[in-house]
Amino acid sequence: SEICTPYPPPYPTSQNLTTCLDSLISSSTPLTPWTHLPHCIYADQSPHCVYTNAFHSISIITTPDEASTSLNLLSHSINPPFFAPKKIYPIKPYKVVSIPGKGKGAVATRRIQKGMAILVDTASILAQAEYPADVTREEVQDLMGAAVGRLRDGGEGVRALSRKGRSEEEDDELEDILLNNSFAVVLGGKNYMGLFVDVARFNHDCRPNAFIHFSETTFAMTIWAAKDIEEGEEITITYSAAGMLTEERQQTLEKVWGFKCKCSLCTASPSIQAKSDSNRKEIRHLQDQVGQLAQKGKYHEALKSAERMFELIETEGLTDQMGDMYEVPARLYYLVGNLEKALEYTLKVQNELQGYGVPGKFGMEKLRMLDGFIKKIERGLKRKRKAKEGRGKK
Ligand SMILES: C[S@@+](CC[C@H](N)C(=O)[O-])C[C@H]1O[C@@H](n2cnc3c(N)ncnc32)[C@H](O)[C@@H]1O
Repeated sequence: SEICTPYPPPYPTSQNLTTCLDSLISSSTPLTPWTHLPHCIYADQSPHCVYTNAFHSISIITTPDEASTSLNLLSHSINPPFFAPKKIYPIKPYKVVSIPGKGKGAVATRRIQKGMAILVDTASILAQAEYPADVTREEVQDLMGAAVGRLRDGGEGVRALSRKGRSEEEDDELEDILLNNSFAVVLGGKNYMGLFVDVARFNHDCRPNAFIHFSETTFAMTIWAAKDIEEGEEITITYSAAGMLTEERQQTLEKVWGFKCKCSLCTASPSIQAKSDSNRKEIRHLQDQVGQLAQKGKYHEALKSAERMFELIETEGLTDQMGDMYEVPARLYYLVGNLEKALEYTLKVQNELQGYGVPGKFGMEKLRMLDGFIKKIERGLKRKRKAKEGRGKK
């Protein structure tokens, strides 16, 4: 059968392997990193196939071109040295429990510090988000069935996830589960739907205390604490674009995800919602202002606006990939000669980037560039110290 029985950890014995995988593969096809023959449908001459690596328990639905180029990373990328967030607790810091009005959700089982990784979850399914017009819904469902069935547990983990629960006859069970639990990710410049079995238990909040980050290098989604989270508190992420205002956010969640949001902000009083909307409008305004002021050479004013923006971003729980955000003030502080602050912010950028694990080619280049900038600031600081000492002696 094409469906693998679960492998005993860490890896199957060769006996198990050959009974489980398509026999052809091991003999002739150069198929690394895939463990099964691709399962394909043919749209106009451009096939879409399921590629599975059963060892890593991941199935990817994509075109042969994509599988052979951008996804070829898989053979070496999921090995532990490649994804090593430094700031992760040795024991899972949350449990999944029932949350009134939201189904299940994740609750902290200890105090979680801001900046710590809560969870690193490698994708089970990555499915291209768009198909050519002549691909039927049944064909996509067929691909999804193969993708899920070839996972190491035969798809049990995926099938246990929550459903939207619309009418039984209308919906394909797997399609429903995938739509209700997948997150949009970008891989090789293309849009994919990513299903991460553990991440799928985290509910949405319009003012979340954690945020997600997907790594193209490891195919893993990491959940980071954006604030200190107390034991017993629900850990939440955001499903909607960060900057939206209350009404727009609620409509989008209902349209795209199909649920009425019952998060802390959506159930708060109108005055709290109005304050949040006004904060978010100000963030948008400040974002533009920082750029404009910096362009005009008004660095001190740009920095004042940037600091105010960070404050509001933190209040609204919109922290996301802080590393990127800190780059502008790092440069501005350098330009105004505040090297201590420039170093502090540059180290924050570096720390965030390193924390995500090896962040692909682009990230590596950025790390090298940051390294150069840090050395430059440190040389400047040394000169400053020497000059001060010189003045002291006189
Ligand atoms: C990715 S799942 C999250 C985990 C899910 N609650 C469970 O039981 O497994 C997404 C679904 O959770 C529910 N959900 C998530 N956030 C919610 C919120 N803020 N308000 C109400 N329901 C929510 C919705 O039913 C949504 O379709």
